[in-house]
Amino acid sequence: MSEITLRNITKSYGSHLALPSLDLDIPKGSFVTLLGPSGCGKTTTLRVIAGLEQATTGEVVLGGKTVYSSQTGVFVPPERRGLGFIFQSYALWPNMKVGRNITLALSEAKQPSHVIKERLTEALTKVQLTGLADRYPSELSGGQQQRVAVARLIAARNAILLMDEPLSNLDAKLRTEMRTELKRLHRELEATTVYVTHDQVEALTMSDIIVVMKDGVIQQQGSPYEIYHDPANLFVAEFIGDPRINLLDGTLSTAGGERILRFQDMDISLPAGLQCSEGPVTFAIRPENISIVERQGPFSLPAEVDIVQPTGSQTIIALSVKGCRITALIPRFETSLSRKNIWIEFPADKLTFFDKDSGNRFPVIQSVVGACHAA
Ligand SMILES: Nc1ncnc2c1ncn2[C@@H]1O[C@H](COP(=O)(O)OP(=O)(O)OP(=O)(O)O)[C@@H](O)[C@H]1O
Repeated sequence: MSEITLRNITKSYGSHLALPSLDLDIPKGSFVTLLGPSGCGKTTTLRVIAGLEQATTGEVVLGGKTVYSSQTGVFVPPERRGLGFIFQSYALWPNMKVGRNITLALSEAKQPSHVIKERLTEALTKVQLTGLADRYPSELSGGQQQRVAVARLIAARNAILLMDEPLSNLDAKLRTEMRTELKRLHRELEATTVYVTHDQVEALTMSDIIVVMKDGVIQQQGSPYEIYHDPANLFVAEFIGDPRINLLDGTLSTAGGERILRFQDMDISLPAGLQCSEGPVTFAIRPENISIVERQGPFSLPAEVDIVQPTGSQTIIALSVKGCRITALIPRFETSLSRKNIWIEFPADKLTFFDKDSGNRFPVIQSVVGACHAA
């Protein structure tokens, strides 16, 4: 069941059309991330859901209740939409102690004092800030302030949580910790969560559904697996994945009923079912699907190692294959390859194909694993 529905939402700022026409259904209890580059309309979408921004046209339905309709003139203000927020700046009241920051909304909603006390204790325990209720925000670290903002959400128990880049002010280590915390919070509260980020790692690690946006338009909506492994177009393929996916040029032909991809001096026999006509094509392969072999085999391409970057458990290797730059990612700490001539191999069933003009991915109707043949 959809907890948040956006129908034909448009949003203009003067002559700038930030959202040309957005339709989105967010299932109850899900963790949905709006992901995309700066200026693609993520925050605008979140603010339209919250009511902090009024859409130019369209309809917003939260929990079955219309909170905005340009047709009927309905506009429910943010404070009456039953939402919890966390923003980049945690928006804590500097003049109020931690406990008061967490319980302010509850006292304003005239909750009985024993309920307020219980919720405060529970929230402080969950974010591991027990004993700090009497401090002012300025007496806390950035990470602790972040936890106070999370505690405020826990105490309020809203059915819908909206988060706009809540981790972007934290250092890398704390950000990783807080990702785990927010995911745990979502599991415990079972609140429908809409999370805005331009950080693909946050999106991939935390979400049930990722919505990739560009220029106010949804490019793809799907599970992290679908977004990573079955990108709908070149934009999504390039935006997701670090190191970036390899985009290469080849030529497709058919021989004896078989689809053949010509790349450099190699003919690659493709799995059956690729819905793509003959001729030049852009194809993609993720760096981790490229293997490095030290001896030439029947299905290998000669490559020159350019730069080797070990990251700990993995190593990023920049290669050149006849002047064509390719990145490989191997699952070990590797330093011995510098400036060597090696061979690379990649499996045909890990390739994805894109229309050179539209950038859209060509579908594969059935999946039969192909093989590579040296020309
Ligand atoms: N108040 C405003 N007045 C004018 N233009 C605005 C306003 N708010 C946003 N915009 C424009 O609308 C577009 C979408 O902005 P939005 O903030 O939603 O993008 P975003 O994807 O959240 O970006 P970021 O990741 O940088 O926060 C941008 O082109 C932005 O410049």
